[in-house]
Amino acid sequence: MNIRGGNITLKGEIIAPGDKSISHRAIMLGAISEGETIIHNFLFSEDCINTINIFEDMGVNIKIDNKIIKVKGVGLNGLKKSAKKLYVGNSGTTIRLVSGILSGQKFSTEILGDSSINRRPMKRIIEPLSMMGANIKSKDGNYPPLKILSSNKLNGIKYKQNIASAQVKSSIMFLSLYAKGITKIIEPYKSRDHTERMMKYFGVDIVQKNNTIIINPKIKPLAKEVIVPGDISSISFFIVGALILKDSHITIRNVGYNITRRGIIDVLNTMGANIKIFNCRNKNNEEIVDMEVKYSRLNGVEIKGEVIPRLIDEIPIIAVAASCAEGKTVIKNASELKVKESNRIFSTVQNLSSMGINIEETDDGMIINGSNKILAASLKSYGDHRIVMSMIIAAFKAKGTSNIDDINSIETSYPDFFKTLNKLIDFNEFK
Ligand SMILES: O=C(O)C1=C[C@@H](OP(=O)(O)O)[C@@H](O)[C@H](O)C1
Ligand SMILES: C=C(OP(=O)(O)O)C(=O)O
Repeated sequence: MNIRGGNITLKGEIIAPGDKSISHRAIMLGAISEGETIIHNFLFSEDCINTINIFEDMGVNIKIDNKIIKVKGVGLNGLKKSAKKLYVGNSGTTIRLVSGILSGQKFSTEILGDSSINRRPMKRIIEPLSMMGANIKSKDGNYPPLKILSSNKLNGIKYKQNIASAQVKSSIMFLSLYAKGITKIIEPYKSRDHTERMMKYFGVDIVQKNNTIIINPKIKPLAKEVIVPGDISSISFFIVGALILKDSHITIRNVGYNITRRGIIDVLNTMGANIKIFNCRNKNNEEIVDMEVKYSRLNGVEIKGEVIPRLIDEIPIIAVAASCAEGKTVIKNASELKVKESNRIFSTVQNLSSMGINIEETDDGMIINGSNKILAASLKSYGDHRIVMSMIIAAFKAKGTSNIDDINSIETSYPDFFKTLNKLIDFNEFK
């Protein structure tokens, strides 16, 4: 795709699409609950559709009527062995969380995904799930496909995670519902806590205190009505776009504002962003807000430590903001980015340096020397949706015509990206 940048202003009002993490969890928890779970504002992206397919393959009745999903929960022990292997596509969240559920079943399953999934580490879930009694075979002890064999003795554990990963935490939490006794999980830093909030909402006995989660499996999850908040990760492309593109002024409605997800707003505020938050409300244990974002002069910043898991998926687009800021931005403690859909440190640095930005890859992050000069370039997708959308915004800022080799991966998390963009500009004018 070609993009003619350099003269673009974003103006208007948009609505955030349903949150990907919460959409996955609503299907998973709905499937193993007692009763019918109704889901509004579900994200119909490739990743979340794969989660639906997997539970249908295991005999769960999932009806979609006018974009509202009805999941007929089968209870903890009502899933059936699938006739075929379970396919997660590109979704790390699906394979890791569903593995927790599958480890609790009385049947064996094989679960696999696309070539990118086959490069993503699974030892991080295999280790704690095995400590609980699960029996999982993998390629080289770390990679999919995973064979999850039935196990008849599952126990709760006390587990101290060495990485702050919501996927690892949630995988353990799902299996804890099948285990005997209490499970206690301690995180180094707090990662997104949607599983905790949703399980609590579904009635599970779960206590969250600082970075510790304690689950007592004695109360089974009961079906609920879930209204999925908007995805702050998806909307972050438009937030940064409005901040760096001259004279922009946008309003975004229905943005999920869970504290474990809004690290990007904290960082952008420190950089000097003009972002106004209003209409704060709460739906099924999750905060939702509206926001107004205006073109701003940004300054460089240091990003490290506890905020990293709270903005992990936003680092490529934050790097675009930092490229247009004044001064130096240093991003540390972000080596998790190396094991996402692409090595996001490498793919971000490669693309932005081809745009003339003075940017350097480090062991666990990057150093960006911001400048007002960002040049049109030939950009690579690396098959990674977050990289593609970040680079589209960078190309808007650059004078001249940039090219992005492949935009298909956008379907993974934000199928309506261009539709939403067209509410802010007439994109045809700039293609
Ligand atoms: O639990 C989730 O829904 C997610 C957790 C994060 O992954 P990690 O747990 O691997 O950090 C994040 O990068 C991913 O996009 C979604
Ligand atoms: C890393 C991501 O997702 P997943 O781990 O589910 O593939 C993402 O959406 O940026």
